Amino acid sequence: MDWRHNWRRTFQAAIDGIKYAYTTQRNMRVHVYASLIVILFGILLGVDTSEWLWLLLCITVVIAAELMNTAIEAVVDMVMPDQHPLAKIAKDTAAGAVLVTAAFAVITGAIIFGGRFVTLIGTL
Ligand SMILES: Nc1ncnc2c1ncn2[C@@H]1O[C@H](COP(=O)(O)OP(=O)(O)OP(=O)(O)O)[C@@H](O)[C@H]1O
Repeated sequence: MDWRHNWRRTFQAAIDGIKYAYTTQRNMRVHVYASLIVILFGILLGVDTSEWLWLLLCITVVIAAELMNTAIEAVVDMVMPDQHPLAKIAKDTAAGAVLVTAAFAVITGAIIFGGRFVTLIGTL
């Protein structure tokens, strides 16, 4: 098997994982739609280069955390289909990681867009 075939398989597996998370996880879809709205506002309100970097960092971190959360949920469901306190800890902690990244994204968004929204509302 040459390296190109190997690389394509690895890439396809990653795309399959992202598709799985998007189609099965409501929160993943919420993150994707929220990201698209942020990008739209970024374009409309003319954010600068360093602000774009912060927004893209937030989007990446939240979506990556949701993907890891989905992976942890799948592993927990595979090894522990019954109720178990450690299964609860694993799922709740993974969900906590997503919450922390989402809070970071909301605060960053408020810092970047807050002043612009106030100015915009003031001009109406
Ligand atoms: N095997 C288990 N043992 C103990 N508690 C569990 C177990 N599976 C789930 N739970 C508890 O139920 C909650 C919801 O679990 P579920 O599998 O529905 O995942 P979820 O976090 O709701 O993810 P989703 O975004 O897919 O709805 C978990 O956060 C956890 O507190």
